[in-house]
Parts: sequence; structure tokens; C-alpha cells
Amino acid sequence: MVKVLISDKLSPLAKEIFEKRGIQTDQIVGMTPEELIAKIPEYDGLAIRSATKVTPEVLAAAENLKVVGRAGIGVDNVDIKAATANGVVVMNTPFGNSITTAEHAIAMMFAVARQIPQANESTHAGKWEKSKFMGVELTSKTLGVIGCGNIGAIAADRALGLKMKVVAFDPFLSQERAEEIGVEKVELDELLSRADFITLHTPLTDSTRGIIGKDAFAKMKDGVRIINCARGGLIDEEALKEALDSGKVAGAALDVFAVEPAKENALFGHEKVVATPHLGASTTEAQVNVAVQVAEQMADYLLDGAVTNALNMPSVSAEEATRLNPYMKLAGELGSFAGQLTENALQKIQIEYQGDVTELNIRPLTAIVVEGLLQPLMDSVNMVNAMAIAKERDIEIIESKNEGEGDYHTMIKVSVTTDKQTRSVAGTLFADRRPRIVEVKDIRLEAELSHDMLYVTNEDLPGFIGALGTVLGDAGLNIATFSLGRAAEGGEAIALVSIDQPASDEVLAKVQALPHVRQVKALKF
Ligand SMILES: NC(=O)C1=CN([C@@H]2O[C@H](COP(=O)(O)OP(=O)(O)OC[C@H]3O[C@@H](n4cnc5c(N)ncnc54)[C@H](O)[C@@H]3O)[C@@H](O)[C@H]2O)C=CC1
Ligand SMILES: O=C(O)CCC(=O)C(=O)O
Repeated sequence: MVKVLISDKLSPLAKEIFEKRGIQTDQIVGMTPEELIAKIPEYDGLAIRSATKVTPEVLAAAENLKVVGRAGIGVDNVDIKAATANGVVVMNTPFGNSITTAEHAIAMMFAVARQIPQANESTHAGKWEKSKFMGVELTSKTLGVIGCGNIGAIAADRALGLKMKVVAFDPFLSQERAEEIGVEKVELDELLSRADFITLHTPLTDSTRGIIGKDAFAKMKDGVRIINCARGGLIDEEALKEALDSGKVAGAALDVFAVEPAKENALFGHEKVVATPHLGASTTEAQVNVAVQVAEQMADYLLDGAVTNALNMPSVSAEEATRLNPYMKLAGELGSFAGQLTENALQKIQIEYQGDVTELNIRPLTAIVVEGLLQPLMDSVNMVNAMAIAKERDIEIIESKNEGEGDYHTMIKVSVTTDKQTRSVAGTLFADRRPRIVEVKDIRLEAELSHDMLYVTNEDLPGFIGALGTVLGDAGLNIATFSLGRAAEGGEAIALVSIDQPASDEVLAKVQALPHVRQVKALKF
């Protein structure tokens, strides 16, 4: 039975959805890394928020794990490289909490502009410090948005509604999109020098870590206010403290911290700092959205092979998955066939899609061909990591589509180039949707693959078939199917023989010794 572990606090709807779809689900929150490592081998799926750290060690222990689902956006708590290498799909829910998080950023902007948390505390203490809490208006002020993706764009939209001017820095923001949102696209330095308020909405990556540090503060207006509802590591907290102390920065509203959970931080207790404990996504609506979405996505993948919002796999809808399934089998068989015939270092894989298959999403098909090809070389390859492994090994992959039909209504041809030669194998789906091999080394034949096969190449001369049948019969091997093809009369011929039991090395040696045999190989599918 398929099993999922929920290791963070998620709406109970997630468990309900998993169970309704027949997936056994355990929720264990607050495990230590060691406890998670001990528990994870039991599960096919792991559903998390931000507290669980999916480290290489966790992934190495996760022998049955197929998918990690992040109920939220940021996946900096998941080692995606290690997940890919271990063949684990990583999914997130990119829109479920965007509005909520953008609203939190706007709430934090008001809080820091009017010192609401500080005034609240003072008023509760009976101090009535009316003159202490002089604020600033937002109307007509300039908001600088760093990272204008989903959340940044919503925050910008809300700020425009508050009659602010919005400038945005985002290297991937097009001029058209900026105009559509209603923001002025600027470079970072210009944003820093013009903004009265700055809000951060980028992921934490190597290029964004510490994007707001000493140098950036020096370029800002005096009295600027900073809001961070993205990730703690974007701001150098020491530099921020200095800028707050010097008066350069009038206030900071922080939902996220360099180290979380943040029980201690140099900024805590600072009178100009408003802090919340990573509450950006914490609304009822957002938590329902992300929990439902992650559970549906993970169940779709585990049960039907549909891939949505994966960070390390191409997307495949449930409808596409159904149409793709027979092609996946064909692509896997072609890859595996070519891989078992390949004895030298792979240099190039060419995959040609012809006819009906060109209407489908070919990326997962290519991934599965490459998986099949690499499998004889390594155990740990699967369709999630196959492309990355091929890239690492400098194997060139070329896909091409030819919409017109050839002799078959649909065909996939895989050509493999090694340092010695190029070999190809092609297959189609017949009306029964079962795969058939229709070409090997440009020689036509028609074979359905089975668990144990013999691949024999020989010179096309009389007597070979009888001799081969005798060797197999003498060894007690029953022939299930026998497919033959030849380049030309008397030329190279290929036999693909399906046998009911595997052939021993001794049988293979006897076949190899038959007159006119060039090569014999036992294949497994
Ligand atoms: N506080 C919280 O609870 C939450 C925090 N987040 C954080 O918010 C971040 C943003 O989320 P979304 O807007 O949904 O992501 P997104 O992917 O839609 O947008 C991120 C934007 O940052 C831009 N970007 C990337 N590198 C940049 C750079 N060096 N300089 C400027 N811009 C850069 C990208 O081009 C993209 O447009 C997430 O990565 C996550 O870390 C998300 C949800 C909740
Ligand atoms: O799950 C949470 O509360 C945090 C949300 C978050 O940071 C994200 O979605 O990136």
C-alpha cells in the first residue's frame, strides 16, 4: 500500500484527501533529524511545510520515497539536488499562499510605518504615549519591490491601491509584465536610492543571499523602512542592526530570520523592529489551499504518475499521464533495449518522435528513454534524475519531432552514438496499445518484448534458425516468440527470441558458437 508521512503541521484536509484516495497516512510532527531518518524508509511520499529539513542524509535513507510535497512555496528546506540524484520528485504549491503572504507584507508595512506593535504594547501597559509614536503616511511614498514574481506582484498591486508609487527590481521581469502590474522596472541601485519602503520577495538563492547588506544600506535614503516576508538570509542582520542604530533605517518589519526557529536574534528587542514568527502563509485560507493542493498533487503522482508543480521534473497532467502511459512503456523498452546493446561510452542519444506521439508532451518520454539507457550502467537512475545524470556525463541528448506518419501511425526511434558506433532501435504501438519493436539497426522486424529475450545477429544463411532452436530445445528453454529481420538476402540478420526462462552462460556460448552467428546477448525487460 502507498504510504505518506506528514512531518509538519498541515491542515487536516491533507490527511483526509490522502486517505480518501487510498493512501495510508501518518502525521508525526516535531521529529528530530535522527527520528525522521529512522522513519522515512517506510514511506513513498513526504508532505512538509518549512520546519522539516529534507537533507541528503534523509534522502539517502529514504529508500522507498518517490515524492516530497512542500505545502507552500519556498523549498530552501529541501536539498533538491540530492532529491534529484535520489530520483525523488520535489513539488511545491506555488500560488496557494501568495495572496496571504503579500497581505502580510502590506500589514507589516503599515505596522512599521505607524509603529502599531510598539504602540499596542505601550497602550496595554497604561502609558498613553501619544506623542512617542509619530508615524508616516504611505500615500505618495515609493515602495521598492525586490523580486516581482507572484507575491511581489500582488504586494505591488495592493500598494498601488494605497496610492503608492511602486518601483521593482527583478532581472526576470519583462517590460510588458511590469506595465501590466503597473510598476516601474528599475535596476537595484536605483530602487535602493529611490524607495521610502523596500519589500523583499525573492527566493533565497546564491544570487539573493545577503542582497540587502552594508553596501545596499549605504545606497538607501535616510529613514527608509524595510519589510522582509521572504527569507531571512536575504538581509545581513548585523548590517541591518547597524543601520537601525545609526538611524539610516527608520524601521524594519521582519517575518523571517537567518536562523529559524528564531528563538534568539540580535534584532529582537530593538525598538524599531517589528517581528513575526514566519507567519506570512499563516491564514486559514492559505493553509487550506496549500494542504489540499499538495495532497492532490502528491496523490496524483503516486497513484497516476501525473506531475504538477515539480521543481525537478517536467509537468504531466492526469489526462496526459493516461495517454502517455503506453508510450512510457514503449520509451522505457526502447531505452532499455538500446542500453543493453550499448557496450561503450555513450556520447549522444537521438530520439526521434514520429506521427501521433508528437501530439504528446515528449519530455517525460525522453526522460524515460534516457533512464532505460543508463540503467545497465547504474542502479540508482530513474526518470527524475536521468537527464541530470546524462548532463553530468556530457551525454548529448537530441529530440526531434516529425508530425507526418511514416509506415506507422506513431513511432519512436532511439539512436545511440558511442565512441565506436551509432546504433538505433525503433518501436510503435499497435491498436492494442502494446509496444512493438519494429526496427533494430535499421533492420525491420516485429517483436513484442518479454522478460527474458535473446538477441542474436547472424549472417542470413540457411540452417541458422533450426540450429538455434535445437540449442535452446536441448537446454530445455521454451521459445515463446521468434522474430526475424534481415538487411537483405544473405546480409546481416537479427533474431529476437522470447524465452520462458533466462539463458545460462553455457547456452549463450553454444549459440555464439553456431555457424554464422556474429553476436548473442541475453536481454531482460
Ligand atoms: N513568509 C512566508 O511565510 C512566505 C515566504 N515566501 C517566500 O517568498 C518567496 C517569493 O515567492 P513567490 O513570489 O511566490 O515566488 P516567485 O518565484 O513567483 O517570485 C520570485 C521572484 O524573484 C525573482 N528573483 C530571483 N532572483 C532575483 C534576484 N537576484 N533579484 C531580484 N529578483 C529575483 C524572480 O525572477 C521571481 O520573479 C519564496 O521564494 C519564499 O521564499 C513564500 C510564501 C510564504
Ligand atoms: O509553511 C509556512 O508557514 C511557511 C510558508 C513559506 O515560507 C513558503 O511557502 O515559502
